[in-house]
Parts: sequence; C-alpha cells; structure tokens
Amino acid sequence: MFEQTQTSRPGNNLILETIAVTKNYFGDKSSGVNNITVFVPQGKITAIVGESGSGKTTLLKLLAGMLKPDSGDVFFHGQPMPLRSIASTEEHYKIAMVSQDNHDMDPAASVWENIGRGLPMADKNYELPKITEALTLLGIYDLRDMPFGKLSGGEKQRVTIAKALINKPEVLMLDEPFNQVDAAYREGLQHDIRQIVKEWNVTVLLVSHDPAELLSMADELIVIKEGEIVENGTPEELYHSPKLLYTSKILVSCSEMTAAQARVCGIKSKRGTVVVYAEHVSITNMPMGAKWTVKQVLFKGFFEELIIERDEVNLRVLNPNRGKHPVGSKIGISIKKFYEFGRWLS
Ligand SMILES: Nc1ncnc2c1ncn2[C@@H]1O[C@H](COP(=O)(O)OP(=O)(O)OP(=O)(O)O)[C@@H](O)[C@H]1O
Repeated sequence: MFEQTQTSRPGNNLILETIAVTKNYFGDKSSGVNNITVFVPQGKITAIVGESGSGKTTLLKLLAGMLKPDSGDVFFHGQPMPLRSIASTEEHYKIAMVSQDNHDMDPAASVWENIGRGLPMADKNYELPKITEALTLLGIYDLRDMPFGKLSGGEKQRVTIAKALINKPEVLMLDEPFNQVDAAYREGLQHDIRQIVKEWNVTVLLVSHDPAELLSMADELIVIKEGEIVENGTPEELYHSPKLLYTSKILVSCSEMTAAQARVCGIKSKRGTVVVYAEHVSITNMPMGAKWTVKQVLFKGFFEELIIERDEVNLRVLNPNRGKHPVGSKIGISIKKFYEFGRWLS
C-alpha cells in the first residue's frame, strides 16, 4: 500500500492517537484494520472516509475504546485508552458516539425523557438546566414532549446528538449521522454541529459517504482503503491534488478513463488512468465542435450534471444552464484540467 501513516500537523494538540493498531475479525488481513497510526487533533472535525467495508467503523470503535486491538495502542490525552467492555471509566464519558440506528432510544418515551437518560444518576439534580441547554442548542426545545418514535428522521438525529452532548463530551463520534436526514435539514444540522465544535472546543470524528458533507464539514480527512490509511490532508488538498484515484472517486463527481479513451477528449496521457472532474468540463458554443451527444441529464438542484458520449467514451459535465441541453442534443466541450494516475497508485 502507498502510505500507511497519517501525518500530524505541527501546532495541533492531539486528543486521540492510535499507534500501529491492528484489529482483524478472522485472524487475517481480510477484515478490520491493519497497522493503523492516526492522530486526531483537538477541537477539529476529522473525517474518516473510504469505500464500504474499508474499516471506518472499526477504526472509530478502536478510538472509542469499544474494541480491543489485536496489537498496537490507542491513546487518549497521551494515556492508554481503557476498554469499555471492562467498565465505563471517566474517559468513556468524555467520548460520545452517535451511530445511525438510534438503538438506545425509547420510541414511546418523550424527547425530554430520552435525553435525560443520558445523564449519570448522580447528575439528576441538574436535569432541568442540562436538558434545556441540549434541546435549545439543537433547536428542538419545542419537541420536548413528543414521543421519540413520532419524530421525523432529521428530528430524531437532532435528539440523538443532543443526548450525546448532554454530558459535554470532549469527543463526539458521528458514524453516518445524516443518513436519514433530508437535504434541507442536513445543512442546518451540519451548521449547528460546526458551531458547537467552535463554542465548546469539541473534537468531532465523522464517518460519512457524502462528498459534499465531507468537504464542507471536515478540517482533516483520513482516507482508508482495505483497512489501511492511504492518504490524508485537508479537504482542499485532497480535492485539488489527490494522490490516489481512489480518493478522487470518493470526493468528486468525475469521469475515469483509460489513456486510450482520454484521447477522444483530446488528452494525451502516458499513464494508466485519466480522471476528469465534471466541473472542469465546459460546454462550448461552436457548432463545428458539437461532437458529443447528451445521453442523460441529472437534476442536481440549481445545476445539472450531463452524461455525454462520443466514440463510446462517457464524460460527466457540470452544466449551470439548466434545460439548455436536452437528451439527444449535440454539444462541444473543452476540458480545463485533468488528473493522471499510474496504475500502481490507484
Ligand atoms: N463484528 C464483525 N465481525 C466480523 N467482521 C466484521 C465485523 N465488523 C466489521 N467486520 C468486517 O470488517 C471490515 C470493515 O468493516 P467496517 O464496518 O469497519 O467498515 P466500514 O468502512 O465502516 O463499512 P461501511 O461503510 O459499509 O459501514 C468489513 O469487511 C466487515 O465485514
């Protein structure tokens, strides 16, 4: 594999680290994670990205002390992380996990009751101000008397996050937190989480499959493939200069082609694979150059994505002028930028 160790940025205080951690479920490297070293900076949003089954949740659980590594170490504030299955310790209250399934919520109980159950018994006297604060923070105070089971997916997710925040954790782990949440609601929730991170200096570890979410929310991305770290950097670094084809395919709507197919687009490449981002293709107005056929028009809200074809090569094009190029019409294009990847780096 190309690179196995995430690099830490100078000046960042680290809150969580794994050093050469391996966790395999079947005794070989085919599942889990292998020899992973990661540094999680305090007060930032770090996203773990990778294709399905690459080991993101396993890494999250190792960092939370929910899984015992086969080898290697996990540190929280520089101290070995105790395992949760033995007993919940002070460290564990400082790390809250929000997963996709809301499994610890009681659908018949009210929002207020569900959130209150997140408090330790000794803290019951402080229930009123703490629950009020959590509900207000997530903008769901008005829902306090509603049964949890009657809420929409987005509202449920806000309640789950409010419950995770009630003990003011130092680390909030979010595993696919916005899966059930529709687009309009999602942006508001993402914004609120960013605010909480800033105001409370909370560290967030985020697992997501949504490129827009990853790019807009994360301060740092860790890319994981087949249980190993293959690349890391800021969203800007990885978006504009991905080292790996794998990374660009996760983060960007793009077209992947062989060097021979790229020649159809006027690109001469000596390397194995060429990638063109949809946003780097512009539509030209010259009728003579209109050699591409629009095959599909994908509605994306305020813009469209066109799939166009020429000589059996398909290309994705970002089209801001919606409705102008229907299926079957001919267009010309120019490509502003492309990326080349050698096979050994993919
Ligand atoms: N409890 C388990 N027992 C056996 N194998 C497991 C277990 N948990 C995960 N695995 C396997 O380990 C690999 C990594 O799983 P993991 O859930 O960490 O991946 P992921 O990147 O989070 O996937 P997804 O994006 O689909 O949630 C997969 O091959 C998975 O099948």
